[in-house]
Amino acid sequence: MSTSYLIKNVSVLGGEPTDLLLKDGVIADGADASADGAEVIDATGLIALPGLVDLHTHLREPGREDAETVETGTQAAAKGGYTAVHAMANTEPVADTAGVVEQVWRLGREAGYCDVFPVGAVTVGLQGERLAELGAMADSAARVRVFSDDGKCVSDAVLMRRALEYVKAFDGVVAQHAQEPRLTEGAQMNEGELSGRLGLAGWPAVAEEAIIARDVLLAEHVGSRLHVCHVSTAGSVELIRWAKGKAAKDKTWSVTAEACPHHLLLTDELAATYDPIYKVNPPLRSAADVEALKAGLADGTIDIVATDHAPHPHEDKDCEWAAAAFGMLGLETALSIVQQTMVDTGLLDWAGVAERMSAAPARIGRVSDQHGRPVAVGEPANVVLYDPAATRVVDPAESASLSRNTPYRGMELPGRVVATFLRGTATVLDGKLQ
Ligand SMILES: NC(=O)N[C@@H](CC(=O)O)C(=O)O
Ligand SMILES: [Zn+2]
Ligand SMILES: [Zn+2]
Repeated sequence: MSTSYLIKNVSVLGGEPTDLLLKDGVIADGADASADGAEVIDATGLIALPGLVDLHTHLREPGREDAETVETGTQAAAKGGYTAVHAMANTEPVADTAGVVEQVWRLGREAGYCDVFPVGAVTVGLQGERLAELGAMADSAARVRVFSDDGKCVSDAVLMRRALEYVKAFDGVVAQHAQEPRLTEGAQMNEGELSGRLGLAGWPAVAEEAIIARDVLLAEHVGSRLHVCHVSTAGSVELIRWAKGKAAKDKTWSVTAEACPHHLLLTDELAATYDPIYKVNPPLRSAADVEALKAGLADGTIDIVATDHAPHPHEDKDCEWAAAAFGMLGLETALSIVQQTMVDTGLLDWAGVAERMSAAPARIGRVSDQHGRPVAVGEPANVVLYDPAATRVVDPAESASLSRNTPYRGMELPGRVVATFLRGTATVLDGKLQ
């Protein structure tokens, strides 16, 4: 018989303290007599949120098991409060067939730390030349609904149009890595006065914004669902705000967007260290961009926070800036960064965090039958207990990830994930993996 948990004095989304019983995979009333025999957790001072859902995680398996595996990546996810992650397709081989997505999905089930929903590639081998077998991936056991060439932009407008048309058949969504390739050849950091001074090739805001503008028009033209990955500029927020206004009057198409924790906190000034720990795609931008992203996330223009957890082994990061890989870890620090940038600043309450880190990503990924549901009696017991009053200093050595490329090393961050439950089973208790 599986353990049941009686969680005493917990504040659901910051509300009045109550008791919750997690039993047989679902949430029951804490006053229920069947709580006898349950393991009791004193949750005084803790907040209960729905298990977090990441729409953008790189798990690296198959192919780069030196950087991360499905098992280690989902362990990091559980420690960060996640009960579901969408695993990006830029593996080796690329997740562009039913076979590969089923393999990733199965590895997630076997590991058991959180549900893994594979993202399917839009084009064969992420080459941007031919559409991958989107229908076969959708019909596979992995039931793929999110398609992305993330890491690369689907820059061919005809292919992007076809992909948007194709996914309508199974209510899928195309998640675009918006980067105009010609405008970003050799790009290393945000284009601005600083890139000139540092002698690093610039990645201009317009390279992101031009693709978003085009894709929004394509999504409207064919009547489909577009999702914009890792929005990083103020201009992108403006475009998405405009697009949402248009889409609201129509309903045959939609645009959703994500922001990453690092883009809510860090700025391009950090490139002056020449430390590639701060090298990421899209790059860290200006303080004005950070403010626009936070405002967009607060007012709903940006629907969700996604981590873009991008593990890289030390040999790909401990080198000169231009040679280093793009990307940084994110799963174990996301909730703390959102607390620091959005909650402690008064921009969001905990209900707003639950919407942007759980409910909305589950809806966009079409997994809301199980995930992103309210913390309420009768719902699946996917729950995270979080201590917003705790603080911790980030030590990369403590990460469950196989990689160490966190930009928050040595920083004191607010909050601590105390426990994570996946269908009533503890994956994390007292901050430790189970
Ligand atoms: N974000 C990154 O800098 N890197 C990602 C790719 C991506 O998300 O575009 C990776 O796979 O390493
Ligand atoms: Zn990307
Ligand atoms: Zn990514």
